[in-house]
Amino acid sequence: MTDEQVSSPAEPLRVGVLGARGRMGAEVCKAVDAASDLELVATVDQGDDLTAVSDAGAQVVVDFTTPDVVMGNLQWCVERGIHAVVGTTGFTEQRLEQVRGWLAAKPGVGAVIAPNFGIGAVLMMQFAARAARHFESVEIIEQHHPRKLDAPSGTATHTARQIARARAEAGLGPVPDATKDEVAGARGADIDGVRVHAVRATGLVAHQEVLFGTTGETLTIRHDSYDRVSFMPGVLLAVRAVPDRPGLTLGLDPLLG
Ligand SMILES: NC(=O)C1=CN([C@@H]2O[C@H](COP(=O)(O)OP(=O)(O)OC[C@H]3O[C@@H](n4cnc5c(N)ncnc54)[C@H](O)[C@@H]3O)[C@@H](O)[C@H]2O)C=CC1
Ligand SMILES: O=C(O)C1=N[C@H](C(=O)O)C[C@H](O)C1
Repeated sequence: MTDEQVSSPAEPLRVGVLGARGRMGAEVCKAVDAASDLELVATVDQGDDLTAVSDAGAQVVVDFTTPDVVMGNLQWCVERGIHAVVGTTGFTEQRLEQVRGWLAAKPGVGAVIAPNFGIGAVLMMQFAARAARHFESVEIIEQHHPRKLDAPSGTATHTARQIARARAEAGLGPVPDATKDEVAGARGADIDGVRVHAVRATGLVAHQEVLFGTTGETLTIRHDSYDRVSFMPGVLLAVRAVPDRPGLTLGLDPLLG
């Protein structure tokens, strides 16, 4: 074997981006373009033909679109043997079951679906789940830019479910709350017994606070994404990992080690 053969780099992984003209999609295109081990081969947005992805031989697709189109996109990719990295929100347990079904019919194909690709946000959710068993009270306050289509955020929903599971495992009862809503919504949404408040304001990007309380003390765990570049290390991590992870990977946690 010659020196040239030893040092020749592997072929770049071919990546397609769905929602490419959106806030996140545009950032993903830049990040993929800048990575020497990845090649941006297809960019698709509303009105474009998805076949651009298969025609270009994309091996991995990244989807940052909307909750109403993401399932169709994902099914289309999986059926064609294209791995998927999905940041789009709206994944209920029922939707995840559907995705597991598509993947089971296509062994070897992988999908990573994560409510938040920010490393700090993933840690915030882990820390919150860890703290949950020690506090009788908990509320989540998520804050986003006003062009966000959904509320509460996928991150807040995921955090609430994780906290609820940790509380149940620890044998904690309902969060104490004697308040009667004088105005509907005043106490926020109830997700598995955890109150979630959604704030929308110009100037914000993506922020979340988890407020815990017990006798004589509170604990606040907060994460802030000030710029969408904050999501890119997590997205690229998932893009590189997904070809070796057949089936469904939920959240970034298993990839972080
Ligand atoms: N998991 C994570 O870390 C993050 C997730 N998100 C989620 O990602 C999604 C997108 O967020 P943004 O980029 O802020 O929204 P956006 O509205 O800026 O972008 C969505 C894009 O999808 C396009 N689109 C709509 N239908 C399409 C279709 N059928 N095929 C291809 N493209 C289509 C739209 O034209 C738009 O350009 C949301 O669900 C948001 O909550 C956002 C930030 C981080
Ligand atoms: O729409 C957004 O901006 C974001 N969406 C995701 C969510 O709903 O949790 C992730 C992050 O909060 C930004």
